[in-house]
Amino acid sequence: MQLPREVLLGENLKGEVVNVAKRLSLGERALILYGPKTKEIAGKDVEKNLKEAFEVSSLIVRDATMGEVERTLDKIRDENVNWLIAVGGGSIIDVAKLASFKASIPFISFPTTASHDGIASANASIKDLGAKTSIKAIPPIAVIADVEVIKTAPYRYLAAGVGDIISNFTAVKDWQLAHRIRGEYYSEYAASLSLMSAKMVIRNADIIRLGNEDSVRKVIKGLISSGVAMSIAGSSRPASGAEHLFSHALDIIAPKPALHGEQCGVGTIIVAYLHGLRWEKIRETLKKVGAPTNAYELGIDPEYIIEALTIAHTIRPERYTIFGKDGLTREAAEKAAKITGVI
Ligand SMILES: NC(=O)C1=CN([C@@H]2O[C@H](COP(=O)(O)OP(=O)(O)OC[C@H]3O[C@@H](n4cnc5c(N)ncnc54)[C@H](OP(=O)(O)O)[C@@H]3O)[C@@H](O)[C@H]2O)C=CC1
Ligand SMILES: O=C(CO)COP(=O)(O)O
Ligand SMILES: [Zn+2]
Repeated sequence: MQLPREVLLGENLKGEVVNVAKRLSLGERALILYGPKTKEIAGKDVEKNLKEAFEVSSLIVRDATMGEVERTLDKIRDENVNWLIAVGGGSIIDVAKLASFKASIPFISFPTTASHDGIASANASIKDLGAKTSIKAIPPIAVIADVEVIKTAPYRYLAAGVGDIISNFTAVKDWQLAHRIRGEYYSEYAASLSLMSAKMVIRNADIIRLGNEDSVRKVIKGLISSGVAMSIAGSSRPASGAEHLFSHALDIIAPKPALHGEQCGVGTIIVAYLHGLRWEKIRETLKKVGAPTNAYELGIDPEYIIEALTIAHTIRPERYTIFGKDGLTREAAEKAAKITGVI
């Protein structure tokens, strides 16, 4: 199991990157990855600080695709880069994660949102030939979570982070099912850590909904623990089950998908119902933090919700979940979505 060597959570950390990179002896030549927005939000400042101590080149990454990973790898080879830093959301961090793994160089994760639990995990979710695949890579050598930066993101992103964490309840249930039915490897320790994060967001929903610095700290800690649980498991199993397959299906078929964590949160309500869990408690927490709990709030037509539920089992057939081998019938999908108030 590999884990980050340093995790910093605090304020004004855009300059601290230099000290971390020096402490960890990462080397002379750095490559900074950011998106068009995150360049302005924090990327430019981090780059400026780094340039005082390192040779730095930069790359704008637009989405988490194999093409973007290849483009990053070309830059790493052309410029003899020693280490990477990703300043952005889950997509940018995943591209850095896979590119640094393929190039055998370290990377630093500098999240600009608290919307996903890929911040510290060792697996990268990359789109290849349509669907998202989960690829084993390396965790960041350091995580630098600057609350000042993350706080600037619209509140919607923080609520999405809650959705991504709460999905651990159903992900662990699916994992246990696969362990019993398919004899799949199961780690009780990873599962417990993952569940701990999910319980924590339920307990702290009132604090989180305030959207202040304390809220950001609570959610970030949950996201990091969830990522560590995935690293311990050696796969995304503790944090990605049927609810994630539902979200990946929506990403393929919905004309305008919502945020990953928002879709996973709604998926968790439905999948908790299918598992016979207390889905009302999941919905209540999501409502409390202001995350979407239905198709209307996701901005997705109910027809796509039903279709996503019926095709989700085809996305990663090797990942056994409550959807089983054959998936939900249209009638079952419609019934589950109606009973839980999603459509
Ligand atoms: N590997 C793993 O373990 C995990 C991976 N994931 C993956 O992460 C991705 C989801 O991440 P998520 O962060 O939700 O989405 P994205 O990384 O796709 O980012 C969504 C948008 O938010 C913008 N953004 C980022 N930071 C800010 C900010 N501070 N203020 C305003 N806008 C901002 C981005 O800007 P810009 O255009 O500049 O990039 C982008 O346009 C999915 O691909 C998912 O599969 C999710 C969980 C776990
Ligand atoms: O999003 C994840 C955990 O929150 C993990 O990603 P995958 O669903 O791509 O495995
Ligand atoms: Zn997720």
